[in-house]
Amino acid sequence: MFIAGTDTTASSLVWTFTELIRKPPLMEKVKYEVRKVGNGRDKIEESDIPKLHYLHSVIKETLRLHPPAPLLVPRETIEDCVVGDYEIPAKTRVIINAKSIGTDPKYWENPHDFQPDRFMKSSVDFKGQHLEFLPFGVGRRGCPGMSFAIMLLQLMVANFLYRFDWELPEGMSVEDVDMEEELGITVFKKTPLCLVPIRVV
Ligand code: HEM
Repeated sequence: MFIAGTDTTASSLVWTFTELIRKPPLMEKVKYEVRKVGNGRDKIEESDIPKLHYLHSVIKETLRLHPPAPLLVPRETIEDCVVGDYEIPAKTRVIINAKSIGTDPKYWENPHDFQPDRFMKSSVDFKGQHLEFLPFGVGRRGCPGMSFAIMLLQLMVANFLYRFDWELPEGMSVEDVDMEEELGITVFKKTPLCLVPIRVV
């Protein structure tokens, strides 16, 4: 429960900022939205989250490209079945590659590009109705922490963007940001992301 709940959320937070720092116009766009909704108050509250549509798309796009548990939890078939062209006997261990599905060009235009806008004009969500997007899995073994994780991620990212501007350390450019992944129970960014916070008064 601790690993399922903490590493996944921490990894998603890091990948969100990794993607945003590499795309300054998108960082500006989400920052603008957050600051407009915050409107000078102390912090972004839970009640503000439903108004942050672009932020929601940013989080979804991060989870599409960097699902922290890309192979979900293994399943075992309880009876013979057919999936597409494959006959799968009972008691077969089945692994679902959610990352591969989330970047399949059959379902996604420019699948490897970070384009949160794709979710602004689409109803595709992670709740299990759209099988092309499964960062939280699906069915009775789907992630029970989904709603909590999404709220937590949105609140963290929103408040980090509300109170700080973020820059790369001096001498480092966007091209230097390493995107290599470290495989484990959860997929993390291999090299730590180092950003400089600049407090907004
Ligand atoms: C961004 C954050 C998170 C992501 C992307 C995520 C993703 C997942 C995925 C893909 C699974 C496997 C689902 C399947 O195979 O269908 C899972 C299982 C699970 N998650 Fe999460 N998770 C996140 C956060 C959390 C949080 C915050 C909690 C708890 C507070 C949590 C608790 C669990 C538990 C207990 C399971 C195992 C469920 C089972 O095997 O029946 N997760 N999660």
